[in-house]
This record gives sequence, structure tokens and C-alpha cells, in this order.
Amino acid sequence: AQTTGEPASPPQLVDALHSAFGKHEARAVHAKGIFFEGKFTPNREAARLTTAFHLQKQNSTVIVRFSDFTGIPDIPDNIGPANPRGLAIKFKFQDGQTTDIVSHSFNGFPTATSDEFRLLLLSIGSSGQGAAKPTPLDTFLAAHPVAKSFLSSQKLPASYATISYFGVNSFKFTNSKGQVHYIRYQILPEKSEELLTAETYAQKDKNYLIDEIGKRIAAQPVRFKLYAQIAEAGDEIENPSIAWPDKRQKVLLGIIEISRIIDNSTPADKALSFNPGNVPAGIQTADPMLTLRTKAYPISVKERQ
Ligand code: HEM
Repeated sequence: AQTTGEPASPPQLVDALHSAFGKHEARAVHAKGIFFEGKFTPNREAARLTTAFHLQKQNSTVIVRFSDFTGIPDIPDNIGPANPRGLAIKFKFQDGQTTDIVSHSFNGFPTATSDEFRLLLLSIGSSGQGAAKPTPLDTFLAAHPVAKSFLSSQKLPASYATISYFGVNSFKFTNSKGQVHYIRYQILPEKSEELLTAETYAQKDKNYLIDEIGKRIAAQPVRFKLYAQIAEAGDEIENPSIAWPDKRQKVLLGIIEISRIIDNSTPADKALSFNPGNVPAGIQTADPMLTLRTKAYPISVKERQ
């Protein structure tokens, strides 16, 4: 058994995801999802922040995957644990370069560190049916108010296209003059958010989001605005459980336009993986959680082949 003092390794983090959600030969988390293709058009302002290839003048192709939370591949879209939703984006450039953003529909994370996240997952794993009260999860949440509020304040989307997504962890952007900014991604729907009440949500079909997004994109493209929220002195770069104040400057990096469904067969799904550590020159990871995420994702990718 691990004490809170020892750092969790990437394999331990993936095992903790399995202990919470089971092992299903699928993504260890965000297992249920659907992916599309589209394009990204960078905004002129973006190149003032970073030299990253996809944030200069030329458009990229994007592969975008929407997902539900948990590692359960057939989780109903209309139950609490399906939150937060995921949005993963792969930017593909003509010369073969790629970079990824992996975000979810909550501006924050239940824990400050990867180690604490592992303990939260283990407590979920040992709090199933028949666990004595207070369960390990009850005890964890009593000691971690941020995790408690994360679990109880999720937004219920009318569509994957009508909710905001957040990168949560911080990145360091460097521009051509060598100037540095610390940023967090925000990916906001083109129009305003559309959410459901708890009652309407509970009455929805178990595949309401997956079915809706396919029909919506077949009818017309879905657009999101990709922003960089810029940290100010004193903002916590290394603690994803604390959102930066809303009044921080946001720079529009560009527009994501999702226009067509692509092959979602099992082989195509297995071949598709995202990694938040896949960053180009001009962008660096700036939160220790990203160091762990960068190593944990490929373990799950390998397991699900
Ligand atoms: C220590 C923290 C974290 C760990 C250990 C972790 C681990 C993982 C793993 C193992 C996968 C499956 C990868 C695959 O099989 O392709 C995954 C997927 C995912 N994670 Fe994380 N994650 C962490 C934090 C986060 C955060 C902060 C976010 C949101 C901002 C996030 C959002 C997602 C999403 C959306 C996916 C699905 C990607 C896809 O569509 O393929 N994760 N994560």
C-alpha cells in the first residue's frame, strides 16, 4: 500500500483508474466517445503568444473526440458519473506534425496533484455496493472539499456542442521574442451554453449526447472558440484544482470547425489517441500533473490495442 507521501507512478495511476471503473479493453477513462474531423483557423493574436506551428497563419486539420467520464464504455449519457464530458483535439499540419489538447467540461480538477487523484480513484474503487459507512469515498470527500464540490457542481449539457471545455493544467507559451506567458485553454461554444435541468437530464435517453452530436454535425458544422486564459502574478500554475479568476485576460487562439463524421470503427478507434504532453516548439507543459499524464496515457493506449 502506498502512503500519501510517495509519488504515484504512471502505471499506478492507470491501475487506480481501473480500480475505480473496471478494466474493459477501452480507454482507462473517458471510454465512451465519438470522433469527427474538421479544421482549425488560427487567429492573428495567437502568434503574439507562441511560435507553435498551428497557431501561426496556416489552417490545420483537426480530429475531435467528445466523450463521457469514467472508463465504462457503455455508461449512460444521462447519469451523474458521465460528467465531466471530454473534448480531445488533434491538430494535424500538412508536414505531418501533430499536437493535442485534452480538456473536460469543468473549470478545475478534483485534486491538486496526481497523488491525490490516485487516492480519490482508489477510494471510489473500494466504495461500491456493500461498502461499510462511512465509505472510503465519504472519508476522502470529507477531507477534500474541492473534490466534493467538483462531484456535486457539474453542468448537464443539452449537447456536446453546447458546453464549455477547459484544459485545466497550465502550459508555458513562448513567442518569437522569447517572451513567456503561462496559460490554460478554454474551448467555448460559438453561441452560449445550453444546459439541462436535473429532471430533464434524468429523462434523456442513455445515448442522447452521442446521437444528437452526430445529427447536428451532419446538418451543419459545429464551431468552438479556442482561448488561452493568461495567468497573472500569483496565480497558481501548478495546482489544477484552483481555477484562475474569470477576469483574467483571454486571447482568442482560433476557431475549431467540426464538419464531418469519420470512420469510428474499432480499428480506427484503437489507432486514435491523444496526449496532453504532445506539444510543439513554442509550448511547454508547466504543471507536474502533465508530466504524469504524458506518461500515463500511452500505457492505456497500449493496453487497449
Ligand atoms: C493525473 C491526472 C490524469 C490521469 C492519470 C489521466 C489519465 C488518462 C488516461 C490513462 C486516459 C486514457 C488514454 C487513452 O487510452 O487513449 C485519459 C483520457 C482522457 N483524459 Fe485524462 N488523466 C488525467 C487528468 C485529466 C485532466 C486534467 C483532464 C481534463 C482537463 C483529462 C481528460 C481526459 C480526456 C478527455 C480523455 C479522453 C481522451 C480521448 O478522447 O481519447 N484527464 N486520461
